[in-house]
Amino acid sequence: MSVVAPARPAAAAPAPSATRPACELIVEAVRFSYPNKSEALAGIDLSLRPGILGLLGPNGAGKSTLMRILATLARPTAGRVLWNGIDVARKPNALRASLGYLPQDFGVYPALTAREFLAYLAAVKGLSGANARARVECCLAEVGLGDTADRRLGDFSGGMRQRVGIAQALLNDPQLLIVDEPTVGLDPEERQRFRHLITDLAGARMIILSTHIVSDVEASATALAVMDKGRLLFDGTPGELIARARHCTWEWRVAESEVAGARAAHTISQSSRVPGGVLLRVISARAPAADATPASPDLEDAYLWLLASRAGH
Ligand SMILES: Nc1ncnc2c1ncn2[C@@H]1O[C@H](COP(=O)(O)OP(=O)(O)OP(=O)(O)O)[C@@H](O)[C@H]1O
Repeated sequence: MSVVAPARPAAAAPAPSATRPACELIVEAVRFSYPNKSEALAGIDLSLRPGILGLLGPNGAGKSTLMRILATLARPTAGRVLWNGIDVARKPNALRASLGYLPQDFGVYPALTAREFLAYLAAVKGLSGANARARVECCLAEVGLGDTADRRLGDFSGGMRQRVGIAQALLNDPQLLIVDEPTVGLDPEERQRFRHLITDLAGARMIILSTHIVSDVEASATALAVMDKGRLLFDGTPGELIARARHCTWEWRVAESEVAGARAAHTISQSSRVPGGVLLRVISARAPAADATPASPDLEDAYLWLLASRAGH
């Protein structure tokens, strides 16, 4: 596994601040094509302020491509990104000095301890001396690894390694924290712990968390953007997305032998065994059957409804 070198800030990172200036990230008509001509982003507009943005979308939606552009690792083919009014393509250092990034393929040196690894990355980021040591200790504590900091990373669980990934992203006390698919491969308990950590870190920061798992952002996101095939399908609050899916969620009890047919004919968000059959949650503009009853949508239902509407179901 390789270590992804974080973007080096223009100058030494700022001292941690209790009060931060307001920050704003604007994404304007951003398009991106890979050299093989595949268009990964087909015109994205977003306006972000402090809080947690949940960036949802199925595999291949373009989330990682957008994250890499926001992390200044790729330039848009067209359109622009403005950080506090400054065009990031022209002056990337303004954003880099305020940026923490946990990429999807974050790797660690297994032979190093967490403390050694963070000290190494602090040096890569331009921190030195007492400031670097203080930031390493502060970040270890922030992610709950203070007691295990002298254990080798090779002995860490997946969840602990992801927390090291967050710690390295926090070294320069960033205003913008970008976290790409952080819960892939984590067990349910680690996943839950990681979600709490992200919530705790928000404060005055701007956090962008990309995922294809709705429950990763359900409890924490203050804003939600849903992407599919390089386009933005939704930009608003979780509550607004749920409201859009009102009247489109149904509970329908079927016999076990009917489940396969129901799945083929409808979008099913959940199923559970109940006495005498299986209770399905069906996402549909119309009742799937006369005996189906309306249900209140949750975020998972609303997300599936959005993707299904897009597909013309
Ligand atoms: N290096 C690359 N070269 C060519 N095409 C690419 C490359 N990386 C991604 N793509 C394509 O760009 C599109 C968007 O991919 P991207 O990885 O940004 O999506 P994603 O939403 O992050 O999905 P995933 O969760 O699977 O990573 C996909 O069609 C993908 O195949």
